[in-house]
Amino acid sequence: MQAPCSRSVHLGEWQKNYFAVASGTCTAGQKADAYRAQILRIQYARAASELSPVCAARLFKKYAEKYSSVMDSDNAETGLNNYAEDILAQARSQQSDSDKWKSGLSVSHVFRMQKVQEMMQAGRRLRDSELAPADASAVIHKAAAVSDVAQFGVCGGSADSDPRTDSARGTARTQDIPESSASLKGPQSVQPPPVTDTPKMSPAVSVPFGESVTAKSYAKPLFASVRKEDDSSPKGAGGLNVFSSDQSRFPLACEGPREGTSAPYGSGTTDAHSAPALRTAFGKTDDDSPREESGLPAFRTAREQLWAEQRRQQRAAQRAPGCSHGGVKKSLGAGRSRGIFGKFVPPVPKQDGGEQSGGVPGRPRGAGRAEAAHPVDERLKNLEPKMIELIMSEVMDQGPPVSWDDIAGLEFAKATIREVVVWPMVRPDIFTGLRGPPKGILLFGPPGTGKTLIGKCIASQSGATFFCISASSLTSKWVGEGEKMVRALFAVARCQQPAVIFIDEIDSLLSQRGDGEHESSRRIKTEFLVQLDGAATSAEDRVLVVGATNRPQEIDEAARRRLAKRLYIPLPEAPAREQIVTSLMSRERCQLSAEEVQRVVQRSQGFSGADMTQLCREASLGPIRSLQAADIATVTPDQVRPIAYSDFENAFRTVRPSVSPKDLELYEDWNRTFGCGQ
Ligand SMILES: Nc1ncnc2c1ncn2[C@@H]1O[C@H](COP(=O)(O)OP(=O)(O)OP(=O)(O)O)[C@@H](O)[C@H]1O
Ligand SMILES: [Mg+2]
Repeated sequence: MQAPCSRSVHLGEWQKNYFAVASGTCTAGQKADAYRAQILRIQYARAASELSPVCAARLFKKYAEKYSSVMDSDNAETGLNNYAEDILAQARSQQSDSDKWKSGLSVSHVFRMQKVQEMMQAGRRLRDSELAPADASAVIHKAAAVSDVAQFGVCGGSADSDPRTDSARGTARTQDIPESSASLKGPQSVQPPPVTDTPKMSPAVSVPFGESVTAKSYAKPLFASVRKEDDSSPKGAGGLNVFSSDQSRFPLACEGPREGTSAPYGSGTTDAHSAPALRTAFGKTDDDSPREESGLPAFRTAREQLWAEQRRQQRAAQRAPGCSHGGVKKSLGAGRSRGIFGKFVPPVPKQDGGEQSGGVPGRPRGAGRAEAAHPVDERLKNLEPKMIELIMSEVMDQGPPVSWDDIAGLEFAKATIREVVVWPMVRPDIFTGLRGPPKGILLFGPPGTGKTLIGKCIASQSGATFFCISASSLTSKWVGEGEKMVRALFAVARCQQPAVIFIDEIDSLLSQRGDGEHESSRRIKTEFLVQLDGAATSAEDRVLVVGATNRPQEIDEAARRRLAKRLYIPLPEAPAREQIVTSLMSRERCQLSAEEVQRVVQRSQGFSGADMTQLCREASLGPIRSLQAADIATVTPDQVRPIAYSDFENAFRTVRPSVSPKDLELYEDWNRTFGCGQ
């Protein structure tokens, strides 16, 4: 009886929220709150099994996008991705109880404040006394760059009239600039501050100036010689997040200062894009404002301060190339998704590409960097930055390269993997439709047979971005965060396509559902199945999941279905064992004859690859053991005798196969039932 009741309560709230948002009377802050509440409800409903995972994932995606669109929009009316506006928007959103409530933060109040008056006067005084002609462009630059501030009439010390009357007055300002520039009118105009004392006004002003407010403002001739200028100005159309490997140079790219106008960047309104144009027009070629450097105590708005701060950090970052962190976060709200790009660490793919190790030439290892220079995928917006950093630092593969030849035997598995992993990554245009690769592969077999080794080999050879995670670390290391981690993992992988997610010990992640199952592992499993199912993955996404397990029987049937290609990785046959022994012994001083190697191979029937490695290790210790204890301290390496067959005989006494025939039977049974082998 209770379930329908709680459901109806949810429904009521849901509907209320829906109508509130749809009514069009909501402020951006209220909308964000409403969407956040919807997202929470979806999660609760999913946890309470009131919604199917697929449906919940769809709804989640939908509302997360809506939420992000409010949080990330720099439109002062509909978004919250602005600074001072943000505060006002948030303050306004608090007045839902009473529409008559007015925020104390009004423009006139601010200017009446004694401190503000004093600072403005100080700024004016200093400007009058210290402003050298050469600084004029800097003033222009600064004022233009913070043209939003003009709304409040505080203009970096350049305001020489009452800011309240001067604010955002294009007409008053254009009187002070040349005819050509004054042709800019209305919202399209960039309004430079008063520059009557500017001694030399470049005649070239008119051309770039006129263009500076249009999309052409990025035309090469205009900016070619002043690249640095751009660096200090915000970029990124629509205020959306720009994820750049060189992000530190664009600290405001994702959260750049937003203008008082509601129009987005690039729309031609007075915005920070016009700042470079202005600076160029006035002949300024240095991105550092001399004022800022000289430490003039001019009044600075929070935004100016932030901008200056970020430029300082950006310079520091350029000085220290190792530092990969981007600019400062500007977000005001806690846990806002948009903050992540301020902290995002561009993934640095492995330097040793597959080609070097004889692999298939796939996507160059450095491709991630190039991708990173493009605007970041929307799909990362809702993830916690910490998670993304974790994935980048801990989950992305960093290991040494492994080639196919390093894996002894397993010819069928290797051929299949090449077919379903490597080639589709290299030639996605051929592997389409029915030939499309499976989304999931399961490598199963006895312990120590090379499943993890295959994973490493895929990492080196496929040319894909490789994410390697152990399922047990998902369930233990990120307790309570596991499902978020799974979601983040898949989202990052989708942004780094083609990608392979290798999950070792996948059984502990996807074990059969049971009564005693812990809630958190159930959530991880559900999230994983949702991701695997492609609810959040489009058909074109080239993200492959490779799971490895030595307990395939424990895998949940739903998961089993999703890991469509199930490959048995058996114990090594005689030729494979021979290859392991020969390969390991070739790196040591060894005097085994071919015949003795064959004898070792015969005696090691039933050994796994790991057992063979252990056997060789043990045998290699034989020559050392034959030395007197006293000699060990003094003997030189070439005085140690070579490994002989007798050492293997001794080793066989202590190293035994780790897989019992009974266990082997279970694997073979499972392979016959569910495997995709021959
Ligand atoms: N086919 C093989 N060729 C060469 N070496 C192998 C092979 N199989 C196993 N080995 C050796 O055994 C070690 C362990 O192998 P690996 O970790 O891949 O086993 P696994 O199948 O993942 O085992 P588990 O199921 O216990 O995780 C490898 O580092 C390698 O030295
Ligand atoms: Mg393993």
